[in-house]
Amino acid sequence: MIEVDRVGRSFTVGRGRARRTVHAVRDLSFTVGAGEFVGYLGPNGAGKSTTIKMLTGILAPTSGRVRVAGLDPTRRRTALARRIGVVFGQRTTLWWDLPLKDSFELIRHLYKVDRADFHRRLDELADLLDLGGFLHTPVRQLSLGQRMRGDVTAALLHEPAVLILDEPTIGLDVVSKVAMRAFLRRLNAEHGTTVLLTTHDLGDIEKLCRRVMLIDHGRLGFDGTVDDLRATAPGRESLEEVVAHLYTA
Ligand SMILES: Nc1ncnc2c1ncn2[C@@H]1O[C@H](COP(=O)(O)OP(=O)(O)OP(=O)(O)O)[C@@H](O)[C@H]1O
Repeated sequence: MIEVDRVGRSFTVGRGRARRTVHAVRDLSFTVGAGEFVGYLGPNGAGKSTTIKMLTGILAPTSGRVRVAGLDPTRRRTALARRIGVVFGQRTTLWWDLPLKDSFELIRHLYKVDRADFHRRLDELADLLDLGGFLHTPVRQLSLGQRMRGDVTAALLHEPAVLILDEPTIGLDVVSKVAMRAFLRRLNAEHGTTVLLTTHDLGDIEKLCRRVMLIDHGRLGFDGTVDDLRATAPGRESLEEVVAHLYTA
């Protein structure tokens, strides 16, 4: 579903003598198969967002090859948008002044989702994510937890095969976090949706991911199961300590 083959992405920053090249991602290779639920970890500035931007066609790689659902994201961005869902926890894709339901209607038009399929899917998502109480509320009046549930719904209305989540539990209280995790686990188990999840919350990783990839300084530093990850630092009690050890190694 996701193929990343020797991918690099650099940026030129600064001017004149201060001009330099930042290698955000270097020689990165991995594949994610259909139905996998993979966590993508890394310290601040490691290259996670840059990777996600390349997977979704927002940024072109400087070198290497990316394929998502069989498509080149930068060349086939519109076709890809119909196959993938993306949630950026730190910002919304919803229309700020419109009631949530109207944002969903606009998305239905943009993605050309059949009306009956749309209503079936929205009913299912509204039920699972408990949207009933605020479907008619303007997005700007929603709490963060409500807005996040709205964004996740928006990303799934067209039933994408791949869901890419960039910090989907950031800022959520424990109740909302538990509910979001339960929903994502079910989505993956019942619909077979492939999920790539970026997070700084290791609870997300422990509760959801069978596989974890860790990126640091733009390179893949670890790729394995959560148990394999723990085994990299025996004797450390929490996953936080294990990961902190890897980040500073
Ligand atoms: N548009 C850009 N121009 C210049 N440098 C950039 C740009 N985007 C990212 N970078 C640099 O690339 C590196 C990787 O950034 P990226 O945003 O991918 O990290 P990240 O792992 O998502 O970090 P965080 O966890 O803090 O969100 C950083 O050094 C960052 O400053």
